[in-house]
Amino acid sequence: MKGVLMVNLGSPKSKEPKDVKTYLGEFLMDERVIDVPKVLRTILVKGIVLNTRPKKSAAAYAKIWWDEGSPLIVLSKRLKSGVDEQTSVPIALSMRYGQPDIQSGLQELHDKGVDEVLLIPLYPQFAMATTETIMVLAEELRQKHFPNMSFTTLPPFYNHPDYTTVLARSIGEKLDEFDYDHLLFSYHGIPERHIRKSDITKSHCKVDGSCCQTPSKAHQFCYRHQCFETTRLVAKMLNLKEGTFSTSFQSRLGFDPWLKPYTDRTVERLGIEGTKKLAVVSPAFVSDCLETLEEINMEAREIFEEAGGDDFKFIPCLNDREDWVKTLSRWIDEWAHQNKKAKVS
Ligand SMILES: C=CC1=C(C)c2cc3[nH]c(cc4nc(cc5[nH]c(cc1n2)c(C)c5CCC(=O)O)C(CCC(=O)O)=C4C)c(C)c3C=C
Ligand SMILES: [Fe+2]
Ligand SMILES: [Fe+2]
Repeated sequence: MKGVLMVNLGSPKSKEPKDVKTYLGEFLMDERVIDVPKVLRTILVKGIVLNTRPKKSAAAYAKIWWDEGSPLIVLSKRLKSGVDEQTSVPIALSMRYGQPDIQSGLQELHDKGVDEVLLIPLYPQFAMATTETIMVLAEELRQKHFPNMSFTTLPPFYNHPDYTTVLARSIGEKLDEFDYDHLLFSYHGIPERHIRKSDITKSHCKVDGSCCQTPSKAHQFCYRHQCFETTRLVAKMLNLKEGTFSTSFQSRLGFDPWLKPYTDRTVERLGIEGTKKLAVVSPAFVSDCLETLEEINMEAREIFEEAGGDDFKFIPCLNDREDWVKTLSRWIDEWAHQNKKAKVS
């Protein structure tokens, strides 16, 4: 029998520093997130980051936490419920870090008699720190606990017309209410090193101005290319004029070079250079979370206003919008009603 496991990033159990510390410990000790040898990662994470970051992060979580819990988890659950109503295929929801974990999601499906699983990493663009780590952990758990299950993974949908249509519509609806000067597409950043590591050609990705525009099979796993493609396709659908939109990367951590341009500096520059009305969308996430509700809608807004901007419009993620729920449900039904691989790329 076929079933679906939707997987998002996950959040701490509560906004208290001790729970944030447990969550950050699991997240940052992932070798696909902090990708240095284990001894160095342990010193970095347990000896340095976990001594200071949990307090700072907990204060940020406290600003966005809802009565029902973490927005990311609540919104992921709403998305799952919406999809449940549209399809008869059994669906479970898991988080890569924290609860509900991937093992319990697979167990839930197993208990319903599912042995063919469509894994849906809830990320439009591929990254080692997101899609790949989900696939690797799910496969480890399969081999250990569910050897009779088989997996198919939904490919990154950054350029899928169904996805870009829904994203463009969600942005267009907000821009209709707001006479914007500039639309910023702000994606979560990753260290530049991750791009080179994921380059299957070992020579294409230079992380410069041109490699992501030059066709290459490396782009199947190039987060940077896929982010710029999402922007390009959506900008085309919305008929945006050159110079009225741009792409940037947020949430950098540590001292390594991360993908540029950085969102905070871009927002500040736009304000200083005279942009008065700025709209920001974050298409690396399908559910609103700390990175959109606090970092964009609070921090970036403040930076923009201090730099001379007047109006800042935060464009929410797709969350449980009806057209997004319908799109995901249709992809699931297409997969469930064919014999082989998911027909979604
Ligand atoms: C596209 C999605 C994401 C990528 C790529 C990603 C990479 C990445 N993140 C960190 C470090 C942190 N990220 C944090 C929060 C966070 N990250 C994502 C998504 C991606 N991360 C989401 C959805 C969230 C929010 C979770 C929530 O509960 O709402 C945090 C925790 C908050 C903080 O302290 O800032 C850290 C730390 C690294 C190092 C990385 C790539 C190497
Ligand atoms: Fe992150
Ligand atoms: Fe590239």
